[in-house]
Amino acid sequence: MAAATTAAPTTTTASSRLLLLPRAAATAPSPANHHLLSRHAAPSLLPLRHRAVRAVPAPRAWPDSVTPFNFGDDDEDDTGDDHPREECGVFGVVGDPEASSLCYLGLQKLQHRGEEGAGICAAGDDGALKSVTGLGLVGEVFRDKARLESLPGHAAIGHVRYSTSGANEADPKNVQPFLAGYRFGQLAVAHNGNLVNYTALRTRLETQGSIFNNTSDTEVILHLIATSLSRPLLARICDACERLAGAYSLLFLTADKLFAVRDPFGFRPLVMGRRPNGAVVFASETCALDLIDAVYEREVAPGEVIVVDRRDMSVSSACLVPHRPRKSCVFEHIYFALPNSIVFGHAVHERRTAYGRALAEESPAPTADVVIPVPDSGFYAALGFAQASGLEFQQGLIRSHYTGRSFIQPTQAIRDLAVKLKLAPVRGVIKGKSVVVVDDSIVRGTTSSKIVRLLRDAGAREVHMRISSPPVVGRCHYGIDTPSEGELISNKFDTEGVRKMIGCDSLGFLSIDKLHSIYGEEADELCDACFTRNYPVPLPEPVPELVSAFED
Ligand SMILES: O=P(O)(O)OC[C@H]1O[C@H](OP(=O)(O)OP(=O)(O)O)[C@H](O)[C@@H]1O
Ligand SMILES: NC(=O)CC[C@H](N)C(=O)O
Ligand code: SF4
Ligand SMILES: [Mg+2]
Repeated sequence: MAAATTAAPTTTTASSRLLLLPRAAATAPSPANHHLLSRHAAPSLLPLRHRAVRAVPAPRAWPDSVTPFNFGDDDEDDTGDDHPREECGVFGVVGDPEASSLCYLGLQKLQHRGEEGAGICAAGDDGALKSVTGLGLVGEVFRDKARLESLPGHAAIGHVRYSTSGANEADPKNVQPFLAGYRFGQLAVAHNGNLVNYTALRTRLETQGSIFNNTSDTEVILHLIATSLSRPLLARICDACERLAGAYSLLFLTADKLFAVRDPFGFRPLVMGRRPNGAVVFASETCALDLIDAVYEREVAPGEVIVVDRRDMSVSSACLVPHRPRKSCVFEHIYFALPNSIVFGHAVHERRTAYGRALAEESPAPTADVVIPVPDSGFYAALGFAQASGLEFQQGLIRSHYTGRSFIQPTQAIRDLAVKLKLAPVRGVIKGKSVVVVDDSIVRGTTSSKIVRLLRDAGAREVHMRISSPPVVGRCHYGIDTPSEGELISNKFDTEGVRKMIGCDSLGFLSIDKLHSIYGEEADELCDACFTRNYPVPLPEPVPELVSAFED
């Protein structure tokens, strides 16, 4: 099974209050500003278990910050109380009586983005937020239809998770959306991405008295909002986001509003669409919009907050923090997103086909008889390779769709078995042939070495491996759970060394220059740190241990 455990879902309820919002234009990032901010190797983030014995050197008050937009005079009532109306995937709907059911369907479409846990939080028409979260796949968490039925209302947000921070699939407390009650009512959050300054933020918050319920980086966002002195909620969200470093595509839900937020670099995707009945929909990928007949309107721009008020369905936009050079994750195009999605303004299948064509130019396989893809994510690159090289394209490996993505399985033992369970050779296509097998990436090398063995066992005369991305040498700190640098096979060996380890007759990667050439001027707008170690957001230094940390 893709997700090993399914625990009883957790249900949360409480009451909340209301805000009103101004309209402001979000400015598109200026291409002229695109540049790399830093270039250095990544230190590892502190393991969470060490956090208990670490403290920041001298806790001090944060300076007041100024958010770069103006509030209208109808932002918040004068009582100080909001009225009760308020490499993961996120999904949100506002203005549809079946919001939680649409969320359920949208999350099913985003299931490839996270298989460890899923949840939905809905805003009931009585102003109360309620959430159901649980370990496992979306269909497992909501197998009992009473769980969805317990989430009525016209607005909902949902999340599918695989962990990049905190405990892995075993901890149900880390499954989102998180729903919290604070002095202004209820607030739920769903987060795709990873915060690189989580440890420092959490240590500081704990030093100031915050109590945490789980070990996910996302929880600090709620604390930063709760402890912000700004008003209204939009300003508190902006306050909080100014303190975050790293990747975040966020959906917030209150009794009356849904806020969609994207970090200033735009690492993770987030799009907006609309259903024929006017409901506004947000999703990590457009494939989830298509399913529920929502028409794709646009991306949430990097550094933008879009606010939808479900009382009048007004849509407002504000600039979250000053724009940075855009750095969208190229790995979304290479592997993570579904090929039928539009991500960062590009059709994913079209990008992958272009990688395959470029790969055929750069690393042809002149002695080959047939090109076969490693399903599913290698499909379009293999097609492009076959088109450009004039070779026959065949389905030589059959994928079982009853297994999950091996890359995001948490342990090596399970990953090994998952590959074997997942792929089976078609002997008639392979036997006696010189085969070019095209995959999107090599990370640990688990998949490729097993595939080469499978193909040889099935009678392949020669096996030529072609990879439609450069060698992965850097760990991702922005929301994709790539392993530590020591586990990356291309960190241990050069291409010839990797070829020997995998056991193929030849091996070719798409070079970083060729990858950039596919994007032209847009290449500067991509994060490619896992291939180059050019990390757009520098990683914080480890927090030094203090004697005072041991006092308790
Ligand atoms: O070198 P490795 O550590 O084995 O990881 C790389 C493999 O993992 C991914 O596939 P995955 O099986 O996760 O998903 P997919 O079926 O969607 O391609 C990727 O497409 C490679 O095939
Ligand atoms: N892959 C992700 O986007 C994970 C989101 C969040 N950092 C978590 O660990 O739950
Ligand atoms: S490091 Fe790699 S996986 Fe992470 S955001 Fe950058 S390109 Fe994407
Ligand atoms: Mg794969």
